[in-house]
Amino acid sequence: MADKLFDLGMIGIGVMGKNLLYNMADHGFSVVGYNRSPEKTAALEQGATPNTDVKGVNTMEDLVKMLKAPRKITLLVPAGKPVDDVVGSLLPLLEKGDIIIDAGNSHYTDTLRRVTELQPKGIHFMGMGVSGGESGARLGPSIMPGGDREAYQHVKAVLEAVSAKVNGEPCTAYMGKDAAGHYVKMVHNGIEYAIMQMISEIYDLLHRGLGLDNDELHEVFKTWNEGELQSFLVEITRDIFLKKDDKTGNRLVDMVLDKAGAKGTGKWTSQDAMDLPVAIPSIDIAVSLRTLSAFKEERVKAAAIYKPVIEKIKADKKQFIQEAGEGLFFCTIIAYAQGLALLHNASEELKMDIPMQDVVKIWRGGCIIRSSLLEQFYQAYRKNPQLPNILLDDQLSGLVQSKLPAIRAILAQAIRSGIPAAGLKSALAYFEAYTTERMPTNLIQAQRDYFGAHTYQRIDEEGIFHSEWDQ
Ligand SMILES: NC(=O)C1=CN([C@@H]2O[C@H](COP(=O)(O)OP(=O)(O)OC[C@H]3O[C@@H](n4cnc5c(N)ncnc54)[C@H](OP(=O)(O)O)[C@@H]3O)[C@@H](O)[C@H]2O)C=CC1
Ligand SMILES: O=C(CO)[C@H](O)[C@H](O)COP(=O)(O)O
Repeated sequence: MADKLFDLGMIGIGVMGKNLLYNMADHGFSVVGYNRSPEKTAALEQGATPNTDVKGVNTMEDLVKMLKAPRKITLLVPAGKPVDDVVGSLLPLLEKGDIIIDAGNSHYTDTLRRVTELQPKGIHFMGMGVSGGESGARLGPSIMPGGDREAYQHVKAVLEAVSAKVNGEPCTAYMGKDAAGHYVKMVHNGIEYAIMQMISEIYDLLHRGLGLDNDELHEVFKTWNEGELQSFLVEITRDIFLKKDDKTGNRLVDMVLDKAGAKGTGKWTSQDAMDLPVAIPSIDIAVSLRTLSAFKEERVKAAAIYKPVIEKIKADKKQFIQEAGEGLFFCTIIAYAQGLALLHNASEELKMDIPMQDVVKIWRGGCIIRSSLLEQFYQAYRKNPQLPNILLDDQLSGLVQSKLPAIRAILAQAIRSGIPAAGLKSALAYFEAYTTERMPTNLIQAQRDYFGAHTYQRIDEEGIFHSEWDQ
């Protein structure tokens, strides 16, 4: 038995693990950390705030021995096999009642499997989403724990202490049963993909279309971040335009290759939405366009063949910037609407009991998709926790309606100029389809019945019908 017992354990001292560990220590918890490569563990104690209680160890055995029972061990290692490997190594060292918290971006089905495998062994396994990146983890992230209620009670106080705060309230809450924590984080990232795609397209319109340089773009995003568009992603975009490249003296953003990476959470959101099914076209298109961006060599060849001409936008500059801001605001609401509709439906289908008002409440601070809009969504779900889509909320509908002329105006310009804007277009198209009482899908049903006898329903009579369409 070790002399002194620590409150919490952390496995994986990378970007997120190290920062969350220091954050825990800053809030008065004693934390012991282990990483498979010992250099990180060796540097751990030195990097901690003076007089906080941090210890680095070189084996999982030592980590387990040094923890108070029930042991509370957070994992921040890459999703997939690394989580299974770490759990496999930990398991023989643990005792009944101990708690493993996977705080990485694991696929929710992996979390479900792990919960089921560990339950009979008496080990609590919780899936927990963490958002806020490096600085969020250090200073206060949004934390999305789910699963085992009993285990949650043991870690609730820690999570509330280390999370971001909005109006004095912690940006963490219990997200629901089973793998709900990881499901909510997955959808958070799907929304993140959509909004990032939309911002990049607005940048394209303002830069290639309207001809704004980086200083002007900085000013535009600065102004936007002081108004209704206030959000973490607009804020960091504002700053990106000013960053100089040490190597060339150019703005760094201009030196970055246009191939977007992706670790999987956006794709999983789309895959799961397709399976349910729930329509989230703006997230789908954002995933697809990151994929298309990686086909750089092919795109260069296509550009050489088709020689696309980008026509300069010949609108009043001030008015276009105003419309671009309002258009982005409209599309951002639609991105949230799609992601939240997915969460609402998935919660019912997978019986996760996700509290929607708590989801948007804890996204108000700390996370990558925090924005002033979240307060309005919170009020909408407080009025009706079962709201299937935020576009059905009275208050929000007025706001959305007021931005329609702007999004239409900028997309008309995008089409004239030859600027793709697929994410922005998808948001308008989703809105227009969602608010259409009679879609043209009657024709699709007629075609399906024509070629495959798939049957159809009628508008004037109950039942299932089939017709011989060619007679
Ligand atoms: N970075 C971010 O902004 C965010 C990341 N996440 C998620 O958090 C998790 C961790 O990400 P992040 O901290 O960025 O990643 P890092 O790569 O910075 O850190 C990962 C850590 O896991 C360790 N590790 C890797 N593979 C294994 C393995 N097979 N067995 C044991 N340890 C292993 C690494 O050790 P070693 O030093 O030996 O390689 C490293 O210390 C991921 O699931 C990620 O998706 C969630 C929110 C935000
Ligand atoms: O979870 C995160 C932010 O919320 C991570 O930063 C994640 O890696 C982002 O996804 P991707 O790498 O696919 O862009």
